[in-house]
Amino acid sequence: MSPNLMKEALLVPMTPAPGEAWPAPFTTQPVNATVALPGSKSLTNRHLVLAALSQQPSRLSGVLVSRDTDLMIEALTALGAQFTPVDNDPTVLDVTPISLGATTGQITIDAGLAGTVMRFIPGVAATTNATVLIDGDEQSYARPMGPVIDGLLQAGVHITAQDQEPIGRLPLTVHGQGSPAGGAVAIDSGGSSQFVSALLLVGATFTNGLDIRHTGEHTPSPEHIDMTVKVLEAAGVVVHTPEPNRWVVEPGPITAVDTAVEPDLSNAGPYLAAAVITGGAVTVPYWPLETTQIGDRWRQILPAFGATVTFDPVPGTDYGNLTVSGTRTAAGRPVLTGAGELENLAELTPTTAALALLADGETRLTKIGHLRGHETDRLTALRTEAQKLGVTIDEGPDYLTFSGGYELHPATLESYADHRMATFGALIGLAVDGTVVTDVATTAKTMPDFPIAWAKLAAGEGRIRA
Ligand SMILES: O=C(O)C1=C[C@@H](OP(=O)(O)O)[C@@H](O)[C@H](O)C1
Ligand SMILES: C=C(OP(=O)(O)O)C(=O)O
Repeated sequence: MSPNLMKEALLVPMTPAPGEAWPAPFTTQPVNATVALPGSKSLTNRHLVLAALSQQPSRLSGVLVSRDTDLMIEALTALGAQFTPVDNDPTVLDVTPISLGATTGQITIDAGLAGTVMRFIPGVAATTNATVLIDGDEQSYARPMGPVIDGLLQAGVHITAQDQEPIGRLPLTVHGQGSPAGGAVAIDSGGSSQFVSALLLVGATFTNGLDIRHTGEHTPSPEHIDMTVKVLEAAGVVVHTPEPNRWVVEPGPITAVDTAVEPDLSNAGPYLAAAVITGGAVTVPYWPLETTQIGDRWRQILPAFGATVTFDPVPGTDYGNLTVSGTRTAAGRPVLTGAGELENLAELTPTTAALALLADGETRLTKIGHLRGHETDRLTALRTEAQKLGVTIDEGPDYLTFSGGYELHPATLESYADHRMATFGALIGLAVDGTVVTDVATTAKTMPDFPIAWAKLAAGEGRIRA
């Protein structure tokens, strides 16, 4: 290799190995970039499930390639579906659906740490005639599963736990007996919207459909339930919502639809937040004009920290360019105000917490208690990592309060096998020189190229493929 090529090779950012400590890129310069995001995790995994349960083949494009979506593809393949990349492109898949009831035998499925896989797959397994063991990472055993199992039991599905344990966590075994009876089920979905989504997705394949009632007071991540209803309706499934917290899914065929998956607007968050933190500007292209993704809320959240958001629709399309610009003093110092109270931010919380730690004023994040059942207990994780940065934030049962105006010290920040805690660390590192993230490779859960894309952003590259 010539000396020049060798020098260039040394400058190409590498993805650290799992568990490898990562010195987070730091910059004093405003970032200015256009960042193209890969497909949405939540939409990809819903479309994969519906394509696998539908009656005809279909083609999905813009599919996210990541650990959570790979696990979903592997699970549905084990249950009898086929996914074939078109022209060797893993983001475009031809799907041959499961022949309902034809799958038999003993099957083992790895759900990893993916909420969508561990909650959505039991219902799909119930429609087969196979015995399906669903297991996951050790950390997945802490994530609540009870209401989705309970809902399926009420619908006539046979599910057992291992070793006489109470059924409420992974691992578990679904004893498929063809189409379950279905009917009326009542569950408390306060721990995760995915419990309702899981039942909604399979309801049409049950003999009597499903009449789902959420009995709890709080519905977390309601956008994700709306997303499920919308993708079902696009696949010809009839869903009635006769009253709040009740969804009636009529039995009937799921129609295959060729679908282009929207970019992941939740994962746009760290990049847009980087513009706010550095007083720069980041544009995300292909931002949908209309969407059920919770990440669309960045348009309200980031201005609460003092950013400006502009949206330029692309004529003749159903998308546009979303640009977030940070605010700077005349001397060029980035300015972040506190955001006041923001509620029900769900998966947007860790990124917003990074902004709150860097902001001048107070931010209160409320109605986020169920994040204790996410990849890790995110409330405790955020308080613990803030402590390492030298500040005390107030952690309540379902809220976090940041008084703002902190002086942060560099620290080694733990990732907790949580992609969003890793990106939280990267955001802090952009502003606090010397920050290290313990396991940035865990971002592969939904964004395998994050470490490289982030290094390019911090280095001032203008066009980035995230
Ligand atoms: O259905 C989905 O795709 C998701 C629902 C939400 O779960 P919760 O309701 O548990 O927050 C969200 O946080 C998660 O990242 C993805
Ligand atoms: C909670 C999340 O993921 P999961 O789909 O595993 O629940 C998340 O992505 O923030």
